[in-house]
Order: sequence, then C-alpha cells, then structure tokens
Amino acid sequence: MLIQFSKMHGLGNDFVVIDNVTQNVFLSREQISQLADRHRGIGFDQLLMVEPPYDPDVDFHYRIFNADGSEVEQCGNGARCFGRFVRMKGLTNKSVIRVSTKKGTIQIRLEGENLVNVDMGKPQLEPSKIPFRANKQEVTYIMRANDQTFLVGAVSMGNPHCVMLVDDVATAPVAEVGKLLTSFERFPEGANIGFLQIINANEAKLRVFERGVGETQACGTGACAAAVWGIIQDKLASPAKIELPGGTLEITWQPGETLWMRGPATHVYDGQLML
Ligand SMILES: N[C@@H](CCC[C@H](N)C(=O)O)C(=O)O
Repeated sequence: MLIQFSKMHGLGNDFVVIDNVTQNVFLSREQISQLADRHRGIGFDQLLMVEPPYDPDVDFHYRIFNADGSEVEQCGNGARCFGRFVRMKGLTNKSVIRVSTKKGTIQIRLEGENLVNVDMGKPQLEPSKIPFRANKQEVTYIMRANDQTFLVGAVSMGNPHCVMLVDDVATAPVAEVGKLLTSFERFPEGANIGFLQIINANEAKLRVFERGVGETQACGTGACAAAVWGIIQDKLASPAKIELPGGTLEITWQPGETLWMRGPATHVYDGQLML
C-alpha cells in the first residue's frame, strides 16, 4: 500500500500527518512504533490521522498516536499542525475548524501564514476525570515515589498531566523523574510530566517528559496544564508565555473558561510510504 503523508512540527514536537479522508489507511501499534523510530523509520513524536467527522457538529475527527504506538486523547501542537494540514491539503477552506478527538471537541483558528490559535476546551482538575488517584481535589498533591517526595499538580487537558515546580529547567532531572512518574500508579492511565520554572507573572519555562515518547522539544497540552496550575496558584497570570526548548506558546485562560493556546505550525515535507 502506498501512503501519502506530511512531516510537520509545532515548535519541534514533530508529527507524521496522514490524510485518512481521501486515503484508507490502517496502521497497527507495531507499525506506528516502527515508523516513529528515528534511525530505522521516519521518526516522529506523534502520528496524526485525519478522518471524516464522526458527528455533524464537527468538520473532522483526528486520531493521535504516540511514538510507542499508543492512542491518546489530545495533543496541543498536533492540533495546530492538523489545522494547517487540512487547509494546505484543500480538505477545507475554512479558517475556523471544529475537530473531535478521542476526548472532546476543540476549535482551531488559522491566523495568517504560520500561526494557529486553538480553543483547547476547559481544563479538568477533578482527580477522577484526569484520572489521578486522590481522596479529594487539591491544588498541590504530595506524591511519594521510589522513596522521593514530589509536590505536584494534576491537570487534564483531555490527556493527563503532572506538573512540578523547579528552580531551573536547565538542571531539572527530566529524564530520571519523568521516567519514574510517567507510569506511576497514582496516574492509572499514565501521565505527561512537566517541569515548570516561573520567570515572572506572565512568563515561565517548561520541559515535558511525554507519556509514550520521552522528553520532547515542546508539549502543547503540557504548556496548557502548566499555565493552568500556575494560574490557580497565582504564580502566573493570563496571558502566559510558556517557553519550551523548541519555542514559546501563548496561553490565555481564566478559571471556569475554555483555554486558548497560540503558536506556530510548520510544514517540513511531503512523502510517500510503501507498506
Ligand atoms: N505533544 C503533545 C501531547 C501528545 C500526547 C501525550 N504524549 C500523551 O500521551 O498524552 C502536545 O503537544 O500536547
């Protein structure tokens, strides 16, 4: 089977994007993880499958797969690349696009050449909805893992995030602690682990160890979750600029409202794959 795909990225968080509106592609978990291999495959953090709408209220459905082949609920940088992809491929001529994912519906606004603003919906802090094991909802939880104590926030942006404050992202133990907590038992479906350094009320730095991938250049939902946790503690104010290793996202959010994430979406190349 010959598959047409595009390679794209959002601040270095990279994707293979497949049009499954005009093609009929099925990839197994094993095939996806082989293609994600940076030495023996194409290499990507996530694979995005663009599909026809499952319900009349939306323009498209899109599915998100991590590099390990697991299917996940939401992806912020992926949402921006999805928006750019459907316009670039002529699948729509709209500038405001509604798309469903495994968890919820988001709205994408294409702004000029490269910028995309996404209404990511309402963040979820209620433990059972994240899901996160806790007796009651708190802003900060004490978590013991491997004889270490972590003070963390737990936030769902459709997908689960665990965020902790660090003094300096440059020296944060992202790989070691990320690996320990990403499949920690209190997150029954795993979690993306964010390391947040507050610079001032409107600026922070963030590194994210992603579930099913490892550390990425940027994590859109991670930036949203970190901004939410910063704002509910009054450590950050909206709009907040979240600087990731790959670049900066702007997050606008007031408690009780939906959250907007603005940033670039970049097309790298188109390719064909014979499977
Ligand atoms: N890179 C993404 C998040 C992708 C999914 C994540 N690894 C998960 O397992 O939830 C983003 O930009 O949000």
